[in-house]
Amino acid sequence: MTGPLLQVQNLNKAYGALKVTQDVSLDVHEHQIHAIIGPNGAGKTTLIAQLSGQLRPDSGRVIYAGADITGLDMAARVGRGLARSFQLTTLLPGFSALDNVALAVQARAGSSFRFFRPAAAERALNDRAMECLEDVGLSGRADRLAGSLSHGEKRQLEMAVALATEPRLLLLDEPLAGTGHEEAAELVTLFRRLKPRVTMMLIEHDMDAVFALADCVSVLVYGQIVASGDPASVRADPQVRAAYLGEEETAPC
Ligand SMILES: Nc1ncnc2c1ncn2[C@@H]1O[C@H](COP(=O)(O)OP(=O)(O)OP(=O)(O)O)[C@@H](O)[C@H]1O
Repeated sequence: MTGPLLQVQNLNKAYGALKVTQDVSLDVHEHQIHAIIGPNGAGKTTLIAQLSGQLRPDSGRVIYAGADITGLDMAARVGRGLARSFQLTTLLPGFSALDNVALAVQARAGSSFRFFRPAAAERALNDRAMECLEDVGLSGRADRLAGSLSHGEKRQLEMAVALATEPRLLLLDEPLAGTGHEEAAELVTLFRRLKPRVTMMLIEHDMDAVFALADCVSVLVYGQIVASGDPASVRADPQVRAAYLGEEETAPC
């Protein structure tokens, strides 16, 4: 495939009179990290929800891997490799880290493990889950209850759960929220390491992380893309500085 992995075309969504997505068009290219930034309430989460299939747009199209997926629900999109990272609340705190990932492996695999005897199926599931934990640097915590992990480790576990769905494009909504400096740096390293395998679209308020990670940055203000391009050009855009980055010193969000 030579074109963009994801093409968002003229997307619109309103809640009554409030237009939260206004004629949004953007492309996400394979093996890149595309960040969406913008002030609180700009419509970033609503946009991601429309891309994941959680929310239907009022109009416009979502083209993924060359196919129009606008009408597909979330499960069908996950089946095609377009997944939204799970929120902390979807981790099962009373289950081990390994079990949390194994459940996602099983959900992704559907009936593919039916040819195994039960014990072998469980081993195959756990082996695949362990690979995902290794991918995110959490294999040493496999037996720990998810609820007992640190905040940063829970974020890593979310990523392992997301990876278990074998995504080609991962939608990440504020993955660094609530993390400390060191945890954030570890997650930034993890995203950079995963980039050759998984394309990512990232909503993030941590501007250091955004400008360290992103190949492309789109700026959303009142539901509209006001700038899109490489980080240096977006950072230098006067409209962006006025609408968003300039606010940072006085009103971080
Ligand atoms: N279900 C809903 N019904 C009505 N209004 C909504 C609904 N969901 C979101 N909104 C409004 O839509 C606007 C965009 O919200 P959204 O959460 O997408 O913004 P955001 O850019 O992700 O904000 P933040 O950075 O604070 O997370 C906000 O004004 C919000 O109050």
